[in-house]
Amino acid sequence: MSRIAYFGPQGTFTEQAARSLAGDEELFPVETISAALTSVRKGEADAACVPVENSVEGPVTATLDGLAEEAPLVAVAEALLPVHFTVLAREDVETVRTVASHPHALAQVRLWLERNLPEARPVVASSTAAAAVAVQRGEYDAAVTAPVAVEHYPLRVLATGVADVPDARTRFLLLRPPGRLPEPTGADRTSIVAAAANRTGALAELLSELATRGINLTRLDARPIKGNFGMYRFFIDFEGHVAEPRIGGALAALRRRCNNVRFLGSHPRADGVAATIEPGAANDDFVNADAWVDAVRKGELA
Ligand SMILES: O=C(O)C(=O)Cc1ccccc1
Repeated sequence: MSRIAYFGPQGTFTEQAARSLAGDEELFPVETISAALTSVRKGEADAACVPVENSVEGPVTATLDGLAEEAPLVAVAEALLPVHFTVLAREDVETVRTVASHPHALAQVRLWLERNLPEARPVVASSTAAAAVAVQRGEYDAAVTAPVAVEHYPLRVLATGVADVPDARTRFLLLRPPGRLPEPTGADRTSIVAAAANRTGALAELLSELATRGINLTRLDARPIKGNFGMYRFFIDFEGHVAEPRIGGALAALRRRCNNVRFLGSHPRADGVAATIEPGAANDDFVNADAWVDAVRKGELA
């Protein structure tokens, strides 16, 4: 049976996302995002489920860095979860002096904590569920967790539905070693990472290859290249699937300009939003235009 490693321990948002993406695969938790990616690279798991971005806090940097370095992995599916939190504690609210969670969770409940647990000191844990484990062990007083955590960790529920920003969402990826890609659906996302050269206009040139083909970006993040102060990698997500002529053409152009470009996958969007098609930038427009050039080359035009 195939196995999916997810960023755990049991009861994380990522477990929830992995369950929504899994078929009959067995799921198993690992302690860090990097361990989830490593378990696929080593063949201990067939796929990994990890968070990649959040509508309040932005990118999950451990995932981005982990995808840019070491053996390539490719995203084959994504899940989008609404994120609201449950606050769990060993004892009553009056006794809470420390509240632990994943940094993204703490950032999303900062106002709630100021208003409801003003005496409590926020403490960073590796995940929301790791914070619940630490509370059980008596290391901290309260944890900001995913709603499902309560099923795994028998703690007192201090609050549910906690979120400073009501419509917060986190996007998760299912990553596999390179192989057969998911079929295009018309509502797909393609991801790449590339290190633009350190010269005037280098990033603008990369982006212009997408813009001139009418390709709509959905995300752009810069991450430092470790050991190279001042140098950055750019993570670019855009609408469309590499199987489409316009996307294939854009990737070929990016590759021409930048030989370190890494393909990170083409897969259906969880929100089902169809690609924006600018006038003259539909796939048929690209196919017809290529056919016209072929005809010109063959002298077949009147
Ligand atoms: O710690 C978790 O539960 C995770 O899956 C990472 C995370 C943290 C905060 C919001 C969404 C995902």
